[in-house]
Amino acid sequence: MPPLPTMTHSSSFLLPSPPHPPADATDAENAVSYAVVVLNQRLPRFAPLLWTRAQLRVCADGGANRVFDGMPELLPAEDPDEVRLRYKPDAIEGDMDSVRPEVKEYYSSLGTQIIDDSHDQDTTDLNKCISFITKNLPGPDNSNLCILVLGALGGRFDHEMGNINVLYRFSNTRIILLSDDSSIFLLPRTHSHEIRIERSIEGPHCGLIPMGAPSNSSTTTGLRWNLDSTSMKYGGLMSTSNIVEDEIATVTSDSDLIWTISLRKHA
Ligand SMILES: Nc1ncnc2c1ncn2[C@@H]1O[C@H](COP(=O)(O)OP(=O)(O)OP(=O)(O)O)[C@@H](O)[C@H]1O
Ligand SMILES: Cc1ncc(C[n+]2csc(CCO)c2C)c(N)n1
Repeated sequence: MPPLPTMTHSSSFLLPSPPHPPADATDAENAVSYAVVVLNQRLPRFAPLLWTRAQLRVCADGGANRVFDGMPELLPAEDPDEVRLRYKPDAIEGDMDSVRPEVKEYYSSLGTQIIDDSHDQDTTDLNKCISFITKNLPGPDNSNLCILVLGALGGRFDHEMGNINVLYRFSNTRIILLSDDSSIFLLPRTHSHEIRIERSIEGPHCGLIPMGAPSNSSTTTGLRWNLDSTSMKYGGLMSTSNIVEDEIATVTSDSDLIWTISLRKHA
């Protein structure tokens, strides 16, 4: 069997000062671009930073209320009206049963695209947002795109599971679910994975979870409790409460795995 291609992962988008710009043309071509999706949950403290770094900002239905109310709360030293004008979503997408009418009117009058998909009651608002983003990309492919989903964890459990299911439904798109406490993404079995650990903002707690299907063989390096062709399944072993030891963690598996790492509170 030929070796699996390597996929690299980094949370450098959470660093207070962004990483250095790409050094040459090849790097520039490979540079990651970010889209932000805001869900209907308390905004994480780093929401203004990620919003500013993103090329595209989409609110999932009631997520627009969170931007309207929450951005001025996170930036109390500034005039709330100026903050609202500056943090204007490109689109509000969903079934529109949670966004307040005055919030919808406010952003609509500023030019935000409002997409009412209320006819579809079989997919979540987050699912609708990811479809919208992948269909409206300026470039020909989405290999350099990373979608950051704010407020995806730590709320209603059915919503959390729906949000994780989106990682599996769009397994060819890089999507990172974020809350104040954790970051989660999918490691497709088609690749071996190199995860760069940004120690100033994340860790040490981490986990590898075979959410979609059991794994017969997973192997890691860089963790305190590494797996060595180890099997994992619900009811058997699962790598929760692990600790990152090295700057880079590597993972290969015969099954798609969910990677999760804690975010530091005072980064
Ligand atoms: N408590 C929560 N925990 C995690 N994610 C959430 C939570 N609430 C909302 N979300 C996310 O935000 C998106 C938009 O939320 P919103 O409340 O507008 O959805 P909704 O379709 O009205 O949900 P429902 O009708 O099930 O309450 C959801 O699709 C979900 O991804
Ligand atoms: C089997 C099944 N279970 C639940 C729903 C309900 N549902 C799932 S996503 C969604 C939209 C939420 O904005 C709704 C209402 C369904 N359609 N089918």
